[in-house]
Amino acid sequence: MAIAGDYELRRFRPSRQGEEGYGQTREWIRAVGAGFYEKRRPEDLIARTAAAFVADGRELTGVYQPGPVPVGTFGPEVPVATFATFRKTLNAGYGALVPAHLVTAVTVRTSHRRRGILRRLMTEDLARAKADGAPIAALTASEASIYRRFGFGVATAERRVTVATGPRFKLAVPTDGRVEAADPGVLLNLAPVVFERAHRVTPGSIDRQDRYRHTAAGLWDRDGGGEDRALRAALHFDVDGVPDGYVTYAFQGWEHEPHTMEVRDLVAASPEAYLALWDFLGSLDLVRRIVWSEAPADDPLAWALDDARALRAEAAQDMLWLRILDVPAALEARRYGVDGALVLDVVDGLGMAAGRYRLTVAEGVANVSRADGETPDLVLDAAELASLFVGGVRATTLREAGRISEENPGAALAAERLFAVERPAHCLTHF
Ligand SMILES: CC(=O)SCCNC(=O)CCNC(=O)[C@H](O)C(C)(C)COP(=O)(O)OP(=O)(O)OC[C@H]1O[C@@H](n2cnc3c(N)ncnc32)[C@H](O)[C@@H]1OP(=O)(O)O
Repeated sequence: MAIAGDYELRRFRPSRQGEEGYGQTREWIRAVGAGFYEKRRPEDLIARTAAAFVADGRELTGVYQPGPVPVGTFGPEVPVATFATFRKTLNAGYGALVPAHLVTAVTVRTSHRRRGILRRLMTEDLARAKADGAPIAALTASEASIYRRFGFGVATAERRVTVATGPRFKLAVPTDGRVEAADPGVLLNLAPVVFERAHRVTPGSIDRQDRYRHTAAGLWDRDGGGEDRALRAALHFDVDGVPDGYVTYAFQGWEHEPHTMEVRDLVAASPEAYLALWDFLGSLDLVRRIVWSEAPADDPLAWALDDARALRAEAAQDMLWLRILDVPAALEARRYGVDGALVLDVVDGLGMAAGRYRLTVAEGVANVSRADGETPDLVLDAAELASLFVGGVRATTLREAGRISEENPGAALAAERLFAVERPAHCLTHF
């Protein structure tokens, strides 16, 4: 298929090393690494990455130069652009797991940028996903300025926290269960089990791709180079002795003052497990500071600490971006804590979600119908509807930001109540 600038677009399933098609997969993986300025991956890591892509059920798209290329540059077998998708569930509140179409590995080679390749890839892909019945698409972005034009809105945020430990660290509340240090290797099989429990009770959570269990187990370091020998782990066991949380962490070295431990991953299936794991981190000897880049924007730790100023946080940043592909399917797939009704006028530059809809919630279950002749309560872009979807952003905040237009006084507050979820929304899956 020709694409802007006379390129050829190929969609394919990844192959494992030794299987037919592996060469194409290998070049595609190398192109993604180049697009994100990663270190060149050794062959064995490319093979493991390919195997993880197969496990995820990914579909890969490459954009290729069809004709001869200048001598000495990458050959025509190396894609100038990459794009991948796979399906996972999104926790949309009150335990409702909604199938989500995940977009990832979007790169366009520098010398081929700003010719419309991304626009073509994204608009075609979203249309295919909608035709295939996916109610919602999701991504995590390298820059916050790219994806709103395609109808994506920020649904959850994360922030980097620095927590003073030693004598300043004291929880004002008791914890329960038990935390024990463990070999990270156990997480190769245990991390997905614990994550699944956490995923089911955390609005905004996206189920994880295969790579996560390898990094949790210390088998892939962050550069993807090999074993992560700095990694340590601890497990939380609930009162029945069942593991329901884990943390992986790495010491930053004696030369860093104050001595700092970096949390790499912290997954907890209950608020008790979350605080108990923090209590464990706070009690590590010889350490005066814990840092974590993926902490929830709305963090119970800040409220559980005796000295709340022991926690310092940077400004929250966008984390999960969602894109409503089918308004009735998406809104009916989630669950609601209160009943109510709203007429929403959805504006969508790509047309997919555009229209006027009546959302009626009874006993927590939504019914959505077209409301073409009715007066809307709220006028909003598809991106803002996506932002409201897992309750991670308040509708009144979006109204005050000028992003939602309230046609009926009080409608933004009504929407905020309707879309509220049972726990703070947070996504721990970067993809
Ligand atoms: C989900 C993920 O994988 S996030 C990772 C995204 N990838 C990266 O950050 C890697 C480095 N960057 C790149 O590879 C490329 O610059 C991309 C993929 C971001 C953009 O690809 P391009 O083919 O140049 O984009 P394209 O020409 O289709 O532009 C589409 C629109 O997005 C805009 N745009 C593209 N990149 C950016 C950007 N970084 N910031 C703001 N706007 C952007 C363009 O101006 C254009 O706007 P318009 O259609 O409204 O006029």
